[in-house]
Amino acid sequence: MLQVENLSVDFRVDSGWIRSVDEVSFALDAQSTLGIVGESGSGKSVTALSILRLHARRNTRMTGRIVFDGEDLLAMPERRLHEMRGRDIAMIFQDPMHSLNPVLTIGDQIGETLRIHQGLNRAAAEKAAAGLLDMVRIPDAKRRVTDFPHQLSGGMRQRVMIAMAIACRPRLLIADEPTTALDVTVQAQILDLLRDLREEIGMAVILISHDLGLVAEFAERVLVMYAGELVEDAPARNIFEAPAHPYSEGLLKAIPSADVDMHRLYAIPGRIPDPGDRPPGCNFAPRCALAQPACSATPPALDTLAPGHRIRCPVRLAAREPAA
Ligand SMILES: Nc1ncnc2c1ncn2[C@@H]1O[C@H](COP(=O)(O)OP(=O)(O)OP(=O)(O)O)[C@@H](O)[C@H]1O
Repeated sequence: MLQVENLSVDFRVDSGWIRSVDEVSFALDAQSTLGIVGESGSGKSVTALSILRLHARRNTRMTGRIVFDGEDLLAMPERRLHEMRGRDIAMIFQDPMHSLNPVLTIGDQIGETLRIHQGLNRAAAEKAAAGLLDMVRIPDAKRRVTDFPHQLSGGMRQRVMIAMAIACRPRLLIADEPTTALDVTVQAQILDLLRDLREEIGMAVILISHDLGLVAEFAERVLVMYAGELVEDAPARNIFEAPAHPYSEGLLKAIPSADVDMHRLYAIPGRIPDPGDRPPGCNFAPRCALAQPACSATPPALDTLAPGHRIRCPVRLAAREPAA
């Protein structure tokens, strides 16, 4: 359903252009789940925003192709893409308070989406809004449609955002850190809800998070990004049980668990390089325990480790089992 081919995104900054996302390619089947994980600054959000072409046009250069149902979203006229946003592809973000209008009731806000995309009149839109609140399991939905955003908890506000996102039954929902601002119990409830809605609506979901544990539990396939590049693309089970890229290994080790002393949590040493200050060879080499001299000399390519499993690490690729 979605094919991202060699997507690169450059932003104009004071010193010139910087590359934020570098030649990223991946594919997503209809009704499937994909997770994108990486530390802050790895390029996850920029990749996701590119799918809906939500970057400010004046300061952004995008190359490659993003093919959705056979059409290249990057080449499509703005008007056509505008129709597709929210209807075919919807997105939710980390902070629902900033995405909701504080002076409109939640019923009005959900209703507006329905009026725009489905041409419903006010009464029909209000009725449908209550139905959607029900669908995202907001108790007492009929009464809640007249609430303003500040009358709801953070978790409930995120449910409202999800209700707006699914109003037109999109084929793809992109959720960018949808639970980061919520406490752990509410996080789990929201992910459960996304899982159920995916089945009910039959949509595909891309979940973006810095939390590998969360992403690997939710998604069938996981992309690990580092410094604007894809460094591993594998079924979630592989990433969780036997990650192949040293960076993915580090992310996995850094997941807090109940039996680990919080004062001795593992953190990958060093920090992610800024886009304008990347090393000449492998971006991860300065932080990598496996790095060899060649790693700092030549940028490694993303290559197949096993069927359906790609990594960008020549050291690990060299150690792979020879094909039978
Ligand atoms: N509009 C912009 N102009 C210039 N640089 C940008 C812009 N948007 C993002 N960047 C840079 O691109 C890189 C990738 O950012 P991105 O937001 O995709 O990271 P991320 O992995 O989603 O991290 P986070 O979880 O913090 O959002 C960062 O170095 C960021 O500073």
